[in-house]
Amino acid sequence: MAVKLGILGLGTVGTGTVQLLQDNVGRHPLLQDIEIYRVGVRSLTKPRAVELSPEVITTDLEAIVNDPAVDIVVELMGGLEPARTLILTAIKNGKHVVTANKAVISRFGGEIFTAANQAGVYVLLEAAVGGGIPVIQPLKQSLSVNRISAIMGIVNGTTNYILTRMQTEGSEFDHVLADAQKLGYAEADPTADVDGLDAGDKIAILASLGFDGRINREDVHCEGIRQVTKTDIAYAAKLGFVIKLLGIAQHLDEDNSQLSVRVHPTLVPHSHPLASINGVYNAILIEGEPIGQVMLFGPGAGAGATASAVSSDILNLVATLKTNTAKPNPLLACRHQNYSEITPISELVTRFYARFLSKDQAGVIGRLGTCFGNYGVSLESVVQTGFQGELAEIVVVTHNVREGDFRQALAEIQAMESIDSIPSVLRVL
Ligand SMILES: NC(=O)c1ccc[n+]([C@@H]2O[C@H](COP(=O)([O-])OP(=O)(O)OC[C@H]3O[C@@H](n4cnc5c(N)ncnc54)[C@H](OP(=O)(O)O)[C@@H]3O)[C@@H](O)[C@H]2O)c1
Ligand SMILES: N[C@@H](CCO)C(=O)O
Ligand code: NA
Repeated sequence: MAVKLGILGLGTVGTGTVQLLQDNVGRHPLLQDIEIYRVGVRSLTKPRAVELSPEVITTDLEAIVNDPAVDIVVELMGGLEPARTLILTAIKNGKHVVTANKAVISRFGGEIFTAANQAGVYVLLEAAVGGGIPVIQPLKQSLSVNRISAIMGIVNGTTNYILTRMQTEGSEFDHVLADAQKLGYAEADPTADVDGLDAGDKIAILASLGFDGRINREDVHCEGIRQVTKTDIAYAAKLGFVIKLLGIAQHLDEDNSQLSVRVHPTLVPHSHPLASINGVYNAILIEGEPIGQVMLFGPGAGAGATASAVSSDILNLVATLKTNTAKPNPLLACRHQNYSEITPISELVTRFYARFLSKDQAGVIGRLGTCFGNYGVSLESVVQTGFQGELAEIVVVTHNVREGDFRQALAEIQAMESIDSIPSVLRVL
């Protein structure tokens, strides 16, 4: 008998998924054992790019998750509610779930996976991070024997597109954002993407898989790219870096007692594998023992790519249902019970880039150096290249320093009579 899907949402990803499942020739033969049984939408009158018989489409999403005939609920509607409640109801009713919803999983994953484990069902989420790039299953299965020390990636295509264009065109953020919105690369409300919140959801999910514990989403420090200027991109380039919005989860110490999970624009050395990832593409670099470095690269969004990830999860569940094993598969289930402790950003040890505008007076660079020295901040390079009007522009790159110490030094520098302002402070990989 065919496995019956109840799909919630027929937007970009829902449509791509239905198209892939309907066009199943030449793909894995198990796809032929799937029936698109119900599809839930908000509007019945909206034109659709796929053909589905009228009894399949409904606006009653609760009926789908409560229908005993549905085997797998595929949540592709997005948002927190009613997605969370519908997922929990499906689980309570003994249905497996596939979701692309990083927002709901990063905030309510604890509740959802606890319920799934109790009900003996699986919640799979390959599409939630890196779109079409397989990264969830690799972390859960193929790489899971490794001791992971770092996961870092470009996990938001919109911001990577904007930063890439700012870099190649020498344009400012606002101009590129407006154009990206016109071209459909950025949403009308770009907040989740440009403020780093979408990347925060994604790195929280990756951190929980790589570092073996649940992550409280509120503990993830998130900075976006609104404050990145063409001036900083140009200075970074001269110093040998590109600026990328990175999600980073890493152990900070040898004994693995400190875990940092964060999102921020970062100066990435030109030689680093993530430096060459441009445009809307995503890439995730995973470091582990004994494997070393693995980088996963590909399309982080889009109907077809994301449908590939959603359908691979569906296929996994179809295989599970067909083999009919009563015992849960520990490689598919969530194994975390506890929350990981996240080290506050003030304890991060990293290099920094900072740009200062100062009055063109004798001894300013000396005073900067002395103040940094007082806080244990050692400088890797100091350049004074340009002027902005009457003000001299000074750019420094530090060696590794505790963020809290660096910020204290900056506060003291900001108060100096000769310093006009500190327009940018960015972390360096
Ligand atoms: N777009 C991507 O490339 C991409 C990539 C990776 C992950 N994702 C994730 O995939 C999910 C879906 O994204 P999307 O881009 O496909 O969104 P979308 O185009 O806005 O589609 C959302 C769909 O859900 C339906 N829907 C939303 N709220 C509903 C409600 N309250 N009741 C009934 N139907 C409702 C909408 O119905 P109507 O059609 O009737 O309006 C629409 O069909 C999100 O979690 C997103 O983060 C997207
Ligand atoms: N808004 C996301 C795509 C969906 O995950 C991005 O720009 O990467
Ligand atoms: Na993925």
